[in-house]
Amino acid sequence: MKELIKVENVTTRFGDKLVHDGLNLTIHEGEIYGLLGPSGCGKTTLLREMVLLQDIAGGSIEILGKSLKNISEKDAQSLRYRWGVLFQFGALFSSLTIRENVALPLVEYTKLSKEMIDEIVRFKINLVGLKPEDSNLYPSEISGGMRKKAGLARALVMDPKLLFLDEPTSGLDPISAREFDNLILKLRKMLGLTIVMVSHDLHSIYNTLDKVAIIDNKKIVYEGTLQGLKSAKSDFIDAFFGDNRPLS
Ligand SMILES: Nc1ncnc2c1ncn2[C@@H]1O[C@H](COP(=O)(O)OP(=O)(O)OP(=O)(O)O)[C@@H](O)[C@H]1O
Repeated sequence: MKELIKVENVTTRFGDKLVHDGLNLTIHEGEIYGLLGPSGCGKTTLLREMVLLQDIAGGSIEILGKSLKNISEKDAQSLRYRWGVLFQFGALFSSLTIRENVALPLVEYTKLSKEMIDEIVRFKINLVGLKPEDSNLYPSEISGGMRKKAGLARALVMDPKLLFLDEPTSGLDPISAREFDNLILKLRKMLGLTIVMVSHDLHSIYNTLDKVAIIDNKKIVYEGTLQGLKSAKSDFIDAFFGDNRPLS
């Protein structure tokens, strides 16, 4: 399988504080790949580094064959078109309807006609399981689960190859969370996406992930399948998965 993301020896600092001390991981095409680890270990930071929102102090990150180091603005922009991002607090604009929120990247970055944009937005809103009539509502008029779906529709509107999700099921009730897991699996299959996801939700982790990287004490302490976790040794892994480690 093709390597789409390669993180090599990445270090991250905020002032004096060292957050990542030489991370290495590889994400292949078609995978749903999870970043796990204790609170504050730098999962969101690593995701932000992958989408050019945060600089790294050392090492390298390569995405879709492009190194992010010293990347030109033109290359950066062409990469941004090829990934979709749904961050935990990646709020929708409250003054825009769901339809306008989802349409925004197309309005900003393409020269498509209004009719074409309407068509794409309708398709994406349907794809994530929102009803056509929901698209005229404002974010404050819909539930948290619907807002996540709307955010996902916006992340998918440019037909990305890669999707980055930061704790997509947090704040959802268990039924909506399982619905979201199924949606992620469906989208991977339908759209051939590669998905990188930060999660603390054990159900979601078991339902969706093919592979995980576990960050603890500034390093990757495990990278591999959930089945392989059975023999992995780390305090975080013991505490987080306990006796619920998946059977091989
Ligand atoms: N812009 C910033 N300036 C200073 N410190 C930061 C900044 N962003 C993150 N940090 C610090 O880096 C560390 C990692 O933060 P990050 O949000 O990536 O952790 P996380 O693993 O995603 O945590 P959680 O699971 O709680 O969301 C934390 O100690 C945080 O305080």
